[in-house]
Amino acid sequence: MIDRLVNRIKKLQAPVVVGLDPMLSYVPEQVQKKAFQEYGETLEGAAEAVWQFNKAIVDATCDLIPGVKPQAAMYEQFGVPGMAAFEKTVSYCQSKGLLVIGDIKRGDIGSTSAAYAAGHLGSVQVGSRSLEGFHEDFATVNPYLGSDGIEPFLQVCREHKKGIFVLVKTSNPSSGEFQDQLVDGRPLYELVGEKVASWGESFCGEEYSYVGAVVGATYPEMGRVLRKIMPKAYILVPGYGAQGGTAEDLKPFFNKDGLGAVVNSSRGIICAWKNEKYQKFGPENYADASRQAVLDMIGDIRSIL
Ligand SMILES: O=C(O)c1cc(=O)[nH]c(=O)n1[C@@H]1O[C@H](COP(=O)(O)O)[C@@H](O)[C@H]1O
Repeated sequence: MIDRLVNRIKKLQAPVVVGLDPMLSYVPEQVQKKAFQEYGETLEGAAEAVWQFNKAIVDATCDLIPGVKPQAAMYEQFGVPGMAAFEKTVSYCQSKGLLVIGDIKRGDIGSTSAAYAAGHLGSVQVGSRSLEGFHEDFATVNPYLGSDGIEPFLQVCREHKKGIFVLVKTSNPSSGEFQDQLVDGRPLYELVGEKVASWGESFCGEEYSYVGAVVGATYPEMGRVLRKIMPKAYILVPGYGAQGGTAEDLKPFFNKDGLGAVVNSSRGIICAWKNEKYQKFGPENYADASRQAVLDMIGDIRSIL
């Protein structure tokens, strides 16, 4: 999968994923209204609204981008119908040729991680049949339970040719509270970065490892150090746009050849129709506003590569 992702990034010259993170308040009123007419003001109605919202944005942007990153929490908030909308979104994106990074941030004791890995990246045995649950191409994982929480993901990635992005240094303001703590004089995120490099060593595609990392655009200097510590890891970089990360901040995450990082934007793209800059599109053309925001993001990133 990492090879497919890298090849699509190269082909489209667009190291970008769109974060499909729909809150109901991001969905224009006409879309909500239609869904509620059909399903009522219910969780089913909300899930239908976010699914229709996603679908239009995917249709409007899929020729420009290598992949998407749906955040599971945004769907879980709508309960069982929400998770059905999550799966429907994953399937639809894959049918359009997009790579899907399931932003699930899971990780647990080994036996529980094995179930997460099977459900999201692998398959479960049901009698004589091997069945897939959410079937994303990649998943984000939390390494803070240690290696035995990661191993089951590595195993499933090996068997099913999938990939993971391990949280190394997150974009949020308080990420330093634990992640920057010094251990033998070195910040914890650097030690996690070294682990990511070693987990990925025996696990490489053509140029990059199936084990990638998540490092926030809001910490470019740390990104520079981590880029060196994990030479084979693709870095998923959230924090551009809505969280304040700029194109200039993204520079240290990329290698000289313009590869090595893929940048996520969620609200910056899916809420573009609410942004003054894209006001001319109006709520009815929200997907066109998203397309323009993607084009602007790609142009912005190309300008620093
Ligand atoms: O794993 C992630 O994707 C992630 C890690 C991180 O450090 N920071 C971060 O913002 N994210 C996710 O990236 C997305 C950022 O959304 P926007 O700030 O709206 O672009 C959300 O889905 C976050 O959950």
